[in-house]
Amino acid sequence: MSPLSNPSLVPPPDVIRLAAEDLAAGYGRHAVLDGVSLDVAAGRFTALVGPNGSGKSTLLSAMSRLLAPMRGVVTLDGKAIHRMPTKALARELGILPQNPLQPEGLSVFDLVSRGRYPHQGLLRQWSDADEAAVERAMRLTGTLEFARRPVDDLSGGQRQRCWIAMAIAQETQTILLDEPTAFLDLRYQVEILDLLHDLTLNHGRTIVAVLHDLNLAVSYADTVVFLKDGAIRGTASPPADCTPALIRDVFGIEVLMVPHPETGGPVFIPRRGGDTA
Ligand SMILES: Nc1ncnc2c1ncn2[C@@H]1O[C@H](COP(=O)(O)OP(=O)(O)OP(=O)(O)O)[C@@H](O)[C@H]1O
Repeated sequence: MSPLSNPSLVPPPDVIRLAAEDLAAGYGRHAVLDGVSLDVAAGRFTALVGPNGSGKSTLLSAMSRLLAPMRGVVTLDGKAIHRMPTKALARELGILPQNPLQPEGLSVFDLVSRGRYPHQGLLRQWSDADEAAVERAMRLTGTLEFARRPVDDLSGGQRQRCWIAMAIAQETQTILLDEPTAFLDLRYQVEILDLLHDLTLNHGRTIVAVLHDLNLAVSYADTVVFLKDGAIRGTASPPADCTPALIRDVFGIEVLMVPHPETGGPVFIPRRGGDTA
């Protein structure tokens, strides 16, 4: 059993390992985010939601070091991630970007195996532990059956699951995912969200995911962070605290809030013609 598979390692709810403080980040000279501060609860599932162009991917990129901050700092266990050695960071924090670059002709097994790269070095070559981690990740994501097929031959949803498998094979404590359910049919949306939820609840992993489906975000996450115009406009923790007023403010639409028939949690139904803009 890997140490991360030990439920006793699930951290208490108030532990913060990953945090952004007064973050400004963007492209060229244009700051998309300005003054964003976010504490990510360790061992919990945080969803980032917000309209197109609100800065969700930019925040995820800055929090994973794909993007250098213009101001402010992102810390992991108190250390500025932009000053950590690349491999050391990659053993702690994994990122699945929105449009990952895919090398041509790679098999699914080879792609998922790349998740093990941070664990290798001159003195530490491919091992049984790597093989087992890859196989476990493929089994969890339902990609084992494609193992020998070229990634290019798969459908968008199948490919998405392979990328998620790669992120899981990396076995980092923290995993950031940009729209992990994009391209997935309903069954796999639910399976992948169940899996991410299980990784937090039973294996102590910290998950931060950009999600577009507000109702899935509210029903799966422990915390939902609302972004608009590059700033955090609200945080619902627990997500049941989410209100139609917050949704109106962030998305500019009117919604009805009804109780979920099984859980009693909120379900939001957009009103037809309910655009408030
Ligand atoms: N590589 C880039 N170069 C220049 N501007 C960019 C780049 N990527 C994003 N932007 C701009 O930054 C802003 C925020 O984009 P971002 O992708 O972070 O939003 P998002 O909330 O993730 O959107 P979506 O829901 O559409 O994925 C947008 O105005 C976008 O045009």
